[in-house]
Amino acid sequence: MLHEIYEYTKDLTFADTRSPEYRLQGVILDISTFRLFQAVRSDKSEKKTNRPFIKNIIHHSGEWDIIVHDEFLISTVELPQGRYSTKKKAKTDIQKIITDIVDAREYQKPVGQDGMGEEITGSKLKLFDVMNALNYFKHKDTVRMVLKENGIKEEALFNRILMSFRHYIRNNIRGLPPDLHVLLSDLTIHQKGSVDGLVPYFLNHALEIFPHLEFMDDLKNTSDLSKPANWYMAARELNRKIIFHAGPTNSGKTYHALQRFKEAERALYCGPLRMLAQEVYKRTNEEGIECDLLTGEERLFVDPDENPANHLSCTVETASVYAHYDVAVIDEIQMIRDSQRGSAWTRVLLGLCANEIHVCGEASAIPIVRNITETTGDEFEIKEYGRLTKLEMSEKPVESFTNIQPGDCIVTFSKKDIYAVCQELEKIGKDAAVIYGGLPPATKRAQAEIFNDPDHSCKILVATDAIGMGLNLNIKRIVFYSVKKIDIAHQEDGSCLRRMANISTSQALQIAGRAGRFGTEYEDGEYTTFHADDYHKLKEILSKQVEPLLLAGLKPSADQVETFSYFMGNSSMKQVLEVFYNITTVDDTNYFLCEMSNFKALSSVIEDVEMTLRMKYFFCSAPVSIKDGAFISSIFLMYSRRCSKGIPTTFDFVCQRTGHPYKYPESLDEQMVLEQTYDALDLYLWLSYRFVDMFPDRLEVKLLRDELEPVILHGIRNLTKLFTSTDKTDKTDKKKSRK
Ligand SMILES: Nc1ncnc2c1ncn2[C@@H]1O[C@H](COP(=O)(O)OP(=O)(O)OP(=O)(O)O)[C@@H](O)[C@H]1O
Ligand SMILES: [Mg+2]
Repeated sequence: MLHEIYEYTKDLTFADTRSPEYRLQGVILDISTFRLFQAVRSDKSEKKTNRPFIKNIIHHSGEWDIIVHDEFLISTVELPQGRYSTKKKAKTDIQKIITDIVDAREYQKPVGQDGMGEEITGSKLKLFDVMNALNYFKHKDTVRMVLKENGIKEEALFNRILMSFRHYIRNNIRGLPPDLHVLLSDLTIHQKGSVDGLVPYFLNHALEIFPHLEFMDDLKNTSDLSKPANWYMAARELNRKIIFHAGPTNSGKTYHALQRFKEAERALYCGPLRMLAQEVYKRTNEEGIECDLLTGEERLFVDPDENPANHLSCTVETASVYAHYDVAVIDEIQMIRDSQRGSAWTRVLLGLCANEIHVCGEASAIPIVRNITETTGDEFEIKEYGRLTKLEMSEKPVESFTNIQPGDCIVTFSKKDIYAVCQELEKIGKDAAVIYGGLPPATKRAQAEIFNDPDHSCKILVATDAIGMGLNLNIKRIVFYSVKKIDIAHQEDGSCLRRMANISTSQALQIAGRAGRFGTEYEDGEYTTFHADDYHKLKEILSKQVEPLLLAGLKPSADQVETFSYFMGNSSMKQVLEVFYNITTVDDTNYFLCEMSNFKALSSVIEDVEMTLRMKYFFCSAPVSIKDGAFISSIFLMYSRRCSKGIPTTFDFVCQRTGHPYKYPESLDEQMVLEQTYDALDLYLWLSYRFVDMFPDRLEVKLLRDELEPVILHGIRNLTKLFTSTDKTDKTDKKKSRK
């Protein structure tokens, strides 16, 4: 297997982030540890360096992650799904896994027995002899046999318990319980009895320090995720019909599903993004059909008394699996394979109580949806669509910003590139609208409207792949500024996982498909690359077939984690999840376990906050990403601390902590903080629906958020100025530090 990984990793290219002008070529020197790489600089100096790149290689859900030292970026290798599953090993070794992960509890010595044993027997124990007896105990076959029968099978586990047992006896030689004192004095002073008599004491000690040993079967049963279809009994009682609307981008999949949504008496739309849920909400109401909106942060009712309308547009995560609908739409179903959010699509696919479920997405997701419907017994039908408008690759790459034309959307995969592109465009007097993931939905919408407005002078869009799903924009041509995507994830151990990989065929198709949308100004779309050397790479990426999706994401529910944690004794959320993930049983012909890396990172932030595990689970499910910055992490911690102590977080407190009144940003850093402030206000709203008393000022905070949106938009419209002022400050700082 090592050789296979070697084959996939040997040609990776790395970038030294401290000096990005250099490219480094990595060569694995020692494939048994993967720790040593040789890097050759491909700049003019051609110097060699032997700095080790790799901290660790871990694998999960059938893929390998290569964790590098912080200063490097690295490509991720996508090995074929499911080939390197760890599950088999985990299943056979539950006890070892738990014991490796869980810390032993401190043994609580029974009180008030000091000296009683000596009084009864009239003799003092000699430490040396007692330790010898324990050595004999350690090596005696019958002892080991009885312990195995009692569940202590693992050598490592036995040794850890023995170490603690010895430690306890050594430190309490004068104060052991009388019966144990009698037994040890018989063994060591009177040379009678057998060390086998120590077994019950040893077992008691084991259960004290590893309480989970008593519940091995329960742990195994509660971590069993092998039949997720059975979690949703209400849905199983219905005769559901699943209609899969399959086709390329811009083929009218969502349009047709929404036709049924609108016709139905009671209907639900589940979208992948807040923006899309809002768009459906808006359009449905505009057509005279009353429709409510539900997202994690927002609940809008058409009825002023908040009686629910018959139509609801929501984000996938917020959809109810209890309410009954005639028709439900699940959009962008290919997201079911997403390593972080996939489980949300699996949940609605398995659990929605609707007679007719319209599933829209790439044809590549047909196999997994079909397979899942076989396990649920639902009826399954496919409707296929062709693209409504023409979409072609341009004959050549763009190469120069002067060749950028009205209707172009330049797609980058990093904010850094967004700034760089905007600056270049400004130099030649071209105004651009900007959209990236971290922006508030309203800001994204405002930017999209500016770009879509035929009367506005801004005719160019610079965006990250945040525009990749479902949006209808007036794009004539998509220009890929790069075909590699950098992804930075923070691991629970605090290390940084940096990945740089070619975008997948599916991603490239989704993005390219934004050009030439039906019903927009430019019906015939084009796509190309900016850089000449990416042109053929993109061609190659798009020439590949999208691999069929065979696995759907799965995640344990709060109930499952809570029950599981009960059997784990006083373990931390991190340990509970780690053990759960290692011993869980999943039907790996249809499912994989989602990563929950953000969840775990959030749980590390609030590890020391005292709250019930269920509360922690809820907090950690919050849609905030702490990789976005320290400010949002500290707010997250502050909200959770106050909530755990029962202190309400008020509007005034939020104003004070978020620096209200908000000022227009003067640098990129200030812009970033404003974006994180927006996330902090969003988080407040999200929490306010669950902990009403602890976050009581929802309406006021919502107004605060509305106030912040134009401030962020102002920053975005002046991005180049911010970039220039940040650049100047950096240079002045550098000059000062040189002096
Ligand atoms: N039959 C139709 N009549 C009128 N408008 C249509 C029709 N089909 C699609 N459209 C419009 O064309 C645009 C693209 O359709 P839609 O969003 O449904 O495509 P899609 O296949 O879901 O694309 P994506 O994969 O990007 O989500 C939308 O603005 C939609 O309203
Ligand atoms: Mg769609």
